[in-house]
Amino acid sequence: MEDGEKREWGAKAWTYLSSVRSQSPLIQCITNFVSMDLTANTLLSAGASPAMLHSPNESPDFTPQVNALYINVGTLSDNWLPAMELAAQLASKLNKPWVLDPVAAGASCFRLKACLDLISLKPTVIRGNASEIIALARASFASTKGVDSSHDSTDAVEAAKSLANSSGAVVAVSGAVDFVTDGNRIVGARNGVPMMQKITATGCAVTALIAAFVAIDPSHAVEATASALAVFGVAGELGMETARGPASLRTHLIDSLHGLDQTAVISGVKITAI
Ligand SMILES: Nc1ncnc2c1ncn2[C@@H]1O[C@H](COP(=O)(O)OP(=O)(O)OP(=O)(O)O)[C@@H](O)[C@H]1O
Ligand SMILES: Cc1ncsc1CCO
Ligand SMILES: [Mg+2]
Repeated sequence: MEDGEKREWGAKAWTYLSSVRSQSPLIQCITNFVSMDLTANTLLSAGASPAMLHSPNESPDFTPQVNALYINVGTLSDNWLPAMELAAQLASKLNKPWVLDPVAAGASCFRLKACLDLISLKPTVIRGNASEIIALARASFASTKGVDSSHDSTDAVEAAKSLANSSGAVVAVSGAVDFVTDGNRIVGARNGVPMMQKITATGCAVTALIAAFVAIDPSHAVEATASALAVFGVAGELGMETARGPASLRTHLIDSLHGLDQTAVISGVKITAI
């Protein structure tokens, strides 16, 4: 990796994290029951302000106040879907960035259709694991193991480009390398540790972090998305230095994210153009 490029991305990522800390963007999260705690704590430790408000009765009042909206279909049920669609419609109408996590998109017809309907409401960013992005790009069931991926992120790069082109969203695929594309250029972030997959909802949490970074700079969603993924990965790497397993990594990751300083971010971020 070219040193100048790496440092430039590191400096960019630090600027985003510093701005999240100073501006504390308000993020409306309509997310699954499993992820609510980790997602809210991830946003707080990064300096953002999470609010888990999902009722369609309050989105007309609340969504106009937020800096970004995050929608995650992890524990989707019939009555939550209209709430998600209403909030997404409001965000799009108000020109506010909104970010989709299409959890287990290929696991059922109901879920796939719900995700495709949400994508028609123009998310700014879609972040999923490889199997989710492949299922969406093909608009069909793909081999997936529920919420876990049965593909490597490198297997989903072409699918991510195609989904970005068809949807107009920036698309991110997480994995050993996190790829981010607008359909034209691709950047890769090589941070994180494999044990992050052994903590439920780390993917959900990093998608919320993407929403916070995109709230700072909606017109540069590729840069903001790659930076959020790399910063979360650096926090995981630092957390792993003292963790004894997934449970302590979860705690140490949140502590590390809260404590990240300029040197750790600039020297730790490994983003590069592909
Ligand atoms: N092999 C790996 N090496 C390093 N980091 C990884 C690896 N696999 C995943 N990660 C990191 O773990 C986080 C979660 O990514 P993952 O692909 O597991 O999401 P996910 O499947 O959507 O998770 P969940 O549904 O549990 O929220 C991301 O920050 C990603 O970069
Ligand atoms: C385990 C699980 N099931 C539905 S959502 C979720 C959290 C990780 O995606
Ligand atoms: Mg996921």
